[in-house]
Amino acid sequence: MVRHCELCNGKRAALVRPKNQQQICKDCFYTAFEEEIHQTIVDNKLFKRGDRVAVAASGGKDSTVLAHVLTLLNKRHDYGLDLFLLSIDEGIAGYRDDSLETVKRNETQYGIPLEVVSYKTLYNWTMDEIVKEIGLKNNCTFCGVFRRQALDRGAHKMKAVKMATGHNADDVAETVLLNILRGDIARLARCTSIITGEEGALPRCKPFKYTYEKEIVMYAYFKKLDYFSTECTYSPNAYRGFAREFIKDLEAIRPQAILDIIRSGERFRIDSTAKMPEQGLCEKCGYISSQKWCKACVLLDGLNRGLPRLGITRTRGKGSANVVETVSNGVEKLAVSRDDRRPSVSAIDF
Ligand SMILES: Nc1ncnc2c1ncn2[C@@H]1O[C@H](COP(=O)(O)OP(=O)(O)OP(=O)(O)O)[C@@H](O)[C@H]1O
Repeated sequence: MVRHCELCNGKRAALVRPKNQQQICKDCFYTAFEEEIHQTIVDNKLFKRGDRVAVAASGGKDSTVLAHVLTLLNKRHDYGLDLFLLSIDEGIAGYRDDSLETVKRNETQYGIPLEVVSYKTLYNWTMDEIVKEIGLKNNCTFCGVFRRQALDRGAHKMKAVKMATGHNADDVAETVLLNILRGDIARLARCTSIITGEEGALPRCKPFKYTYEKEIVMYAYFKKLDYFSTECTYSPNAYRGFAREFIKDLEAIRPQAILDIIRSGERFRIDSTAKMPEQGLCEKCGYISSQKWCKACVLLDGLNRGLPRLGITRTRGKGSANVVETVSNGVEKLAVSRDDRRPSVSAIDF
């Protein structure tokens, strides 16, 4: 028996919508997908007319669909946005160089300019060089911290007033869970915000905050978008991977679970007596930081001194003046080296 689309009742149903199990045709899926994102943008006032917006583009499925949908909605609803693609080249041979080729093609396909900023230029280290120093275990910490700052620096350089990233509902739910598992109250408080960084750094927004990863993949597939699907060559963050698998398992039983975790995260009320980090500026590079030195400077200093583990070590050592101990300020666990009291935290953030 031919099933008709539950929305238009005319065309043949071509897919089951992962979010709500509706059987619908491709055209109704495209419309629902795009207009839900439009609604998220409007309801949350993500952009203002005339905003110059950096679309953080890795060449992967999420940011490719983001670039496609933002370009389309900007025209369809006349947002009046000045969009451009911003890519960070982490220096990972056989991975990022290939995905950057995809972004270069997207530049032509979507007709918006591309700016590429590299770790090598900013930090004088590529991820390939960092992995040679640190090994495969903690490299994601370096990459995440450096990328976050590199995106900000690239966006500032290009005079953007906002950045949009491809973080989706699965990513947000996963981060809520991780911050609970780590007891990271400060990050738990802000990880569900659809716009972050308004207090100093460049505001970042997540137009896909309520968009399911499965739907993004489906959209990219049916629309035949040009994206890069290979996983990073270096070892994935195992703890995050576990949370990801857990969420996928929950979704398989009850798709609504993803949105429910996000809503739970949104509704947490943080005890007003809990000590929160105070925002200031890094004494070394001037970048926004809640500590004396920003995380990127702490990590970079360790690399440049031939002590790459300095900024990521969390366990108490013995004896030497440079030993690292773990202390707690009640909010985040800080690894502080005894000689210079420079803290570092591991990032569970966007
Ligand atoms: N190298 C990069 N250059 C620019 N933006 C990036 C880069 N890496 C990640 N991002 C931004 O951060 C978002 C989340 O990145 P993450 O590494 O979690 O990848 P992802 O969920 O696989 O996303 P994507 O499919 O877009 O790669 C991306 O959607 C993109 O907006």
